[in-house]
Amino acid sequence: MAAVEHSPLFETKSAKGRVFYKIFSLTLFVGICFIWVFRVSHIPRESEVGKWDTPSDGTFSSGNLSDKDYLKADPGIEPPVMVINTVLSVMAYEYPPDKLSVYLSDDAGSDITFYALLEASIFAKQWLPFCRKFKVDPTSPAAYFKTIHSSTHAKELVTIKPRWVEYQKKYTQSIKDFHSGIHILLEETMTQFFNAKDVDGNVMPLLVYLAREKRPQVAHNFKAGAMNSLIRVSSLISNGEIILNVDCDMYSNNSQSLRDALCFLMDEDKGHEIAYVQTPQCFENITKNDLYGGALRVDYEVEFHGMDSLGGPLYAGTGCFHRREILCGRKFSDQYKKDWNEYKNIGDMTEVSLHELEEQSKALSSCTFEINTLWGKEVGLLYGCSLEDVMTGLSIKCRGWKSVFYNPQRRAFLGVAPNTLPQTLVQHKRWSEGCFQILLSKHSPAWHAYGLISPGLQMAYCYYNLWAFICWPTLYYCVIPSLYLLKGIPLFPQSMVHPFAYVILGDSSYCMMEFLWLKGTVKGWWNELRIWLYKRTSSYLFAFVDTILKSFGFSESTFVVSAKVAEEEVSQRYEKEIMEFGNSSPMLTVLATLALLNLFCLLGMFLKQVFISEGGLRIFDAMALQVLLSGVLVLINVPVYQGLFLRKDEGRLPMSVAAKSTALALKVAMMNVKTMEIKGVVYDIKSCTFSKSNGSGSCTARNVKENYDAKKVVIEMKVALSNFATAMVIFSSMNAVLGIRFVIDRRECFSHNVEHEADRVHASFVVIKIDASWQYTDDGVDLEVRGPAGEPVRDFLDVTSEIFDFVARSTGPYRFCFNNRSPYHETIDFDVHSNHVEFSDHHAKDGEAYMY
Ligand SMILES: O=c1ccn([C@@H]2O[C@H](COP(=O)(O)OP(=O)(O)O[C@H]3O[C@H](CO)[C@@H](O)[C@H](O)[C@H]3O)[C@@H](O)[C@H]2O)c(=O)[nH]1
Ligand SMILES: [Mn+2]
Repeated sequence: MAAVEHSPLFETKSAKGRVFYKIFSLTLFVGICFIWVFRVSHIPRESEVGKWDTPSDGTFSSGNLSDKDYLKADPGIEPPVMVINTVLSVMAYEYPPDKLSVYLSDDAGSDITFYALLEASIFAKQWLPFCRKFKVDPTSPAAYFKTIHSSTHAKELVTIKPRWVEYQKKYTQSIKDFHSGIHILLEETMTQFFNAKDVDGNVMPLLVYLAREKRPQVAHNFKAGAMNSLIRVSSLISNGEIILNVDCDMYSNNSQSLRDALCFLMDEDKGHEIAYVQTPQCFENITKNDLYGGALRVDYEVEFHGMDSLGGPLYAGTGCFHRREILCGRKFSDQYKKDWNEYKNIGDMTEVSLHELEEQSKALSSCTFEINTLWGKEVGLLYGCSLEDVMTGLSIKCRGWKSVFYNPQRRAFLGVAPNTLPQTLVQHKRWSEGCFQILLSKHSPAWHAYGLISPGLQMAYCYYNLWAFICWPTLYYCVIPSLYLLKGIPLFPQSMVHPFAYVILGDSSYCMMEFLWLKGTVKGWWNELRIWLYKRTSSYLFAFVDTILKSFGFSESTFVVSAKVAEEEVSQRYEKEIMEFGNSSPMLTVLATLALLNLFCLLGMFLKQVFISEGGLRIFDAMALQVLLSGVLVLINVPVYQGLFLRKDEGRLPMSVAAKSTALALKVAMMNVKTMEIKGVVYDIKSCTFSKSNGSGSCTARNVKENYDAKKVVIEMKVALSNFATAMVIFSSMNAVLGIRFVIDRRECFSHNVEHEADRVHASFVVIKIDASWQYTDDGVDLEVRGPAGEPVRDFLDVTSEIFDFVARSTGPYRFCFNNRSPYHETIDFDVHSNHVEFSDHHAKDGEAYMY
């Protein structure tokens, strides 16, 4: 190998089209800045301003070294046969078997997994030679037999396949009692285990089963705890330099990938800087149009490559090759060079009494071993975060190391992605919660990592860390524009149509193109857009709230293990790409409520336009973007409406969710009408104080034209902060819309200054009879609206509420005078504001001008 050692073992190439990326992201950024100017207090929906450099990596030749594979399993939801496939697939790597050890961690231990592994070790004696002989790939028996024709290697297949089928049948049974302790296997007679041979007489990789001790009172730290137990136990037994960690729901799909990964770590020039090599997480059960966006296409095909050029990708928890020492806390030093010839020869250890080894290993894997040690704090995978992998990877980077993303043509590993909506949402909740915890932790990429990793990488980490936070802007855009649409208030100022449209349309068409480049389908993109929305409005929202609760000590960390088995019917629906709801989790209620709210607002707006408004469908002129946004939201939610009202199968949304969400959505939509009435701009209000903390303020109003006595009007805005929708309405109102409530005796006038010709003026009022419930009146008021020259614009007689708008034919103050006919004082909520419309044409009609 001497000649190979001094030539590079891998090269890094720059991606094509980076100039395009940069220009495009720059223009988007400028667009966003425009929006910011108007929406200072809101974070835009898409803070992603672009992609980074996108290099791609390729290896040249293979290394050769002692190393080992780790797997973990949880009995119950993770069926033994799946685990065994993982084990067998990595045992069959094209690699010297005497330098390979495979460890399986089983939380608390289960008899069935143990015996499944024991028998699998016997099956392996035939399977490994078979794989070697026919260069089998994938080396997971289940995956291989699924793809193979019975005519291929017919002779050998006749003996090996039925054994596998029988094995599979036996272990697809129910789980029995627990079993704990550590067992080192590979031979029925365990004493011979170090020298286990396959049917051809070749040495086999060492196989170790670790039942991790779990006690109710002792924190077992979920997957990070399992990994740390494995690190300790393996250091005692084989102590390989490289640790590969694979989740039990994945299998090796590329028997070369181990050698390739070593190329990065063994490279003479750069290898010593690299702490880990991450492969993408790919899945075998993704349907054609990827209903739940599980393929994580853009993440792995674009974003991770980009991070590669900034110091390396995240540690994604599976399919990752680590250096043992670095995982155990070693700091970076330039001098770090590894003597790759120095490794523990497992064969040498046969003299060690097996019993002794078992006893020592038991101590290392006991749940009390870590008490008062640095495990989980500085050594091994870090504890206390539901995304132990990302956090650990970040801390490695902060210690000065780099990482590499390796994305081979033939997928290195294939796994199982969640195949129902609730599972997808739960997984994303765990991820976004973990990401947010990292942001708030002492490893925060926002501040702790400053100076330790490159600013670009800091930004890249923050992009993930802020996932949970993104729920707020997303919820804002899902709720407020639709509510305002129902009310008839344009939210996107007309002058803003261009930057808004550019950012929204530019970003979504870019995302679609990117998705298609990555071999996705248009329907797949649409599905991903839906999941994008659902994650942000449910998983991220719950993650945000939970993280805050946890940081105040109100709730405990959990790790909800993703389910890996699905009922037959559920799988069938998944194949047909029918969305699976199937339970009544609060997350689904939130999704259904938002879906219905959008539907009600859009329908309400249409009905109002068609039947109530005199202007017909002219709302589309002023509120095109809002109508579009609501329309897209309604279209995207079609599967939810079907799940709520049309489907009969088990995967539909339960009745309870339908009832709750309908009631909630109706309430918010109705409440909107009332709260909106309270707010709105009264432009001639000269001085206003507005307290953001309690939502109340006072304004002094003066009628410009008629020099009325300055009149104090107190705005009472009772903000039900507990009510999300109200709170959001208030937030959104702060910069643009203020309302006025006043008490009228006989006559009260207000004026509103119109600055541009052809501006559309929106006004509404409602007569409220607060504190007067004992004195029944249903008297209305009269309202006369006059233009700047005193010309009549509108007249209403004896009405209790009204919403109307008109196009101003000239600039100047418009007057709104209320006359009270009843003998009592009346309380009136009134709002008026105008929108500037460009390129409009007007036709006079009854004192009112219409556009177009
Ligand atoms: O208490 C636990 C919890 C989990 N696991 C194992 O951890 C792995 C990952 O769990 P899974 O439920 O499959 O989670 P996913 O959401 O699929 O995992 C993704 O997200 C995790 C972090 O949240 C990463 O660690 C994983 O590598 C990544 O695949 C599985 O092999 C489990 O057996 C344990 O051993 N003990
Ligand atoms: Mn998983």
